[in-house]
Amino acid sequence: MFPRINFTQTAAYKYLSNHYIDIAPKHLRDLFREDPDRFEKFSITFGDIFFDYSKNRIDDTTKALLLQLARECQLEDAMKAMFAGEAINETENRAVLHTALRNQGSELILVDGADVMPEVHAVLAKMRDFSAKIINGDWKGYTGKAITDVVNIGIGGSDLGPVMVTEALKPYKNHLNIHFVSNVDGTHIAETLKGIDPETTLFLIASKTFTTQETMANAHSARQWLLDSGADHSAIAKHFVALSTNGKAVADFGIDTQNMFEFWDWVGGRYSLWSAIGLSIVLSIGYDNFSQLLQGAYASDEHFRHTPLEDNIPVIMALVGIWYNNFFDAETQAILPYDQYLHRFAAYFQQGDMESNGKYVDRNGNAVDYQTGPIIWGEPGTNGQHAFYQLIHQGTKLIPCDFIAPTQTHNPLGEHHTLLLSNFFAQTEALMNGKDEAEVVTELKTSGKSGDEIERLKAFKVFEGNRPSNSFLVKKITPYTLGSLIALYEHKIFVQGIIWNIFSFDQWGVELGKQLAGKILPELRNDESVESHDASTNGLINQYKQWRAK
Ligand SMILES: O=P(O)(O)OC[C@H]1O[C@@](O)(CO)[C@@H](O)[C@@H]1O
Repeated sequence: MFPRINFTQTAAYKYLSNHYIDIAPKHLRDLFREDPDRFEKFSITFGDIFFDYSKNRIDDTTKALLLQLARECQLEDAMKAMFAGEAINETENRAVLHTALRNQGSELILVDGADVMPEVHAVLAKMRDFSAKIINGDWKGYTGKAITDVVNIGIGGSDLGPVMVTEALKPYKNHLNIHFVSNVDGTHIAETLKGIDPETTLFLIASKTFTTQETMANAHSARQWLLDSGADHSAIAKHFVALSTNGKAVADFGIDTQNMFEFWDWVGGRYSLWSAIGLSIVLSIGYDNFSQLLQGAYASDEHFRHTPLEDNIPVIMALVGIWYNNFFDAETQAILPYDQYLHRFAAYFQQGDMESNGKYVDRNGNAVDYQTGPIIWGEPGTNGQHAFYQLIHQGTKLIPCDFIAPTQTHNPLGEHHTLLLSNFFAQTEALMNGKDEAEVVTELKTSGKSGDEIERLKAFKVFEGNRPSNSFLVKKITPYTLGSLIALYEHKIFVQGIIWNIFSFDQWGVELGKQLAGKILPELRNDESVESHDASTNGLINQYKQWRAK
C-alpha cells in the first residue's frame, strides 16, 4: 500500500522543528570558513551535470536529519511503487509511468498485467516515420506542396513542454517553422495564421482528453481557416494530426485516427512531452535528437532509482526545498537559467510543480496543517538581475534559487558567454556572502564619502547574505543533458509530494473554474442583464455587456 506517513509526526521532523534554531547552521560564510571540504561534501557530479548544493543552510546534521525524514516517510517504497506501475495516482486510479516513455531497459513495465513497452515503441516508431516524411518533404499538402510550417495547438502540458524543449534546443532545429497556439484568446491563433500558408501548414491538435475548451476552439478555427482557403474536407487528413488518448473524440473532430499518435492515461499531461505530445519536438529537431532527450531522461531515472539517497540529486533538491518551505517559511522557489534558450524552463515547471503539489488535502483526505507546494517562478539571467534580484538580495522574503548555466555556449560570440558566466558565479556568491558593514564603510571611505554620508548610507548598502542557492553547471545544453535536467526536476517534485503526503498526479483544482466558465458562457451570448451570480460577478458581466454594445 502506498505509504501515507504524516511527516510532521516523524522523529526527524519533531527533532528538526524543536531544535532547528540550534541545528540551523551558522551563516554560510562561517560554514565555509570552518569546513574546507564543504564544497566537495555538498556537490554531486552526474555525467555532464554538476550539482553544487553547498550554498544551502545545511550542515552534516541537517542533511542527516532530512534524509532520516525521507526514510521515515518510506520514500524508497514509494519510489518502487511508482516505477512498478502501481496506481499511485489514486484519485484517478492510474499508474504514473512517464518514465516508461523513455525507458531504455529491457524489463517489462506492466499496467493491468500487460507490458506497455511494445505500444510505447510502436508510437515512437510512428512518430519517427511520420516526422521523417514531413521533414524530407515526402508528405504533401492538398495542393501537392511540402510542409513548411507546423502549428501545435494545445495548452498546459500539451504546450508548455514542447515550447520549452523546442526553444531550449533551437541550435538543433531544422528548416521547419514550428508555431504554438494555446490561449483561447483569438489573438493567439489569429496572429499565428497571419504568417503561414494553408497549403503548406500541418496542424498538431495536442490534447490528452481532446475535450479542453481552448484547444478545441483553436482546432475548429484552424480547420475553418483551411476550408475557407479553398480546401475541401478531404484536405483535413493532409493537414491535421492528433496527439491524444481519446480516439473517439479525434474521429468525431474529423481527423483520421490513422493520423493519431496515441498516449495513455498513465501519462500525466504535465509529464507528457516524452510521449506523442512531443511530436512537435521531433518535427523541430529530428527523431535522433528526440531519442537523445529520452536517453538523457532515462539516465536520470536510473540515477534516481539506484543512487543512495545521500547522493541522489532529486532527493537532495527535494529535501533542501522542504527545509526552506517547511522550516523557514519560504513560499517560493526561483529557477534562474543563465541561458537564453532556457527562457521557458521556469514556466514549464510552474505547471510541473504547482499543478502537482499545489494541494491542501493529504492522501487520507484530510486538510494538511503544514505548507505544501511552493510557488515556482523565474526568468533567465542576466535579465532577472535587472528586474527582481533587489528583493532576492535585500528583501524580507527568503527565496531559495536554482541557478542553471551551460559551460559551453552554442553561440561563441566575443566574450558574451564569459560575461554571462561571471554573473552566474557572482550572484550565488553575493547571495551567500553578502557584504557586511565594515566592507561597506571601507568602500564608502575609498569612494571619498564624508563621515556623515557614510553614516547616512551604510545601512542601505549592507547585504546580510546567507541567502541560499543551488547551482547546476551543465557542460552544454544538448538534447541528452536537457532530458536529464528535466527528469531530475520531475523526480524532485515526486519526492516532495511523498513527504508532504499528497497526491501529486491529479489536478482537481483546475476543474471549478472550467465548470463556472461553462455556466457563464451562454449568459454572454445574449444581451440580457445577469443576476445569477454574486454582486461582483453580476456587475462585471453586466459592465462588459454594456461596454461591448458601444
Ligand atoms: O492535454 P489536455 O487534455 O488538453 O489538457 C491540457 C491541460 O489541462 C489541464 O489543466 C487539465 O485540465 C492540464 O493538467 C493539462 O495539461
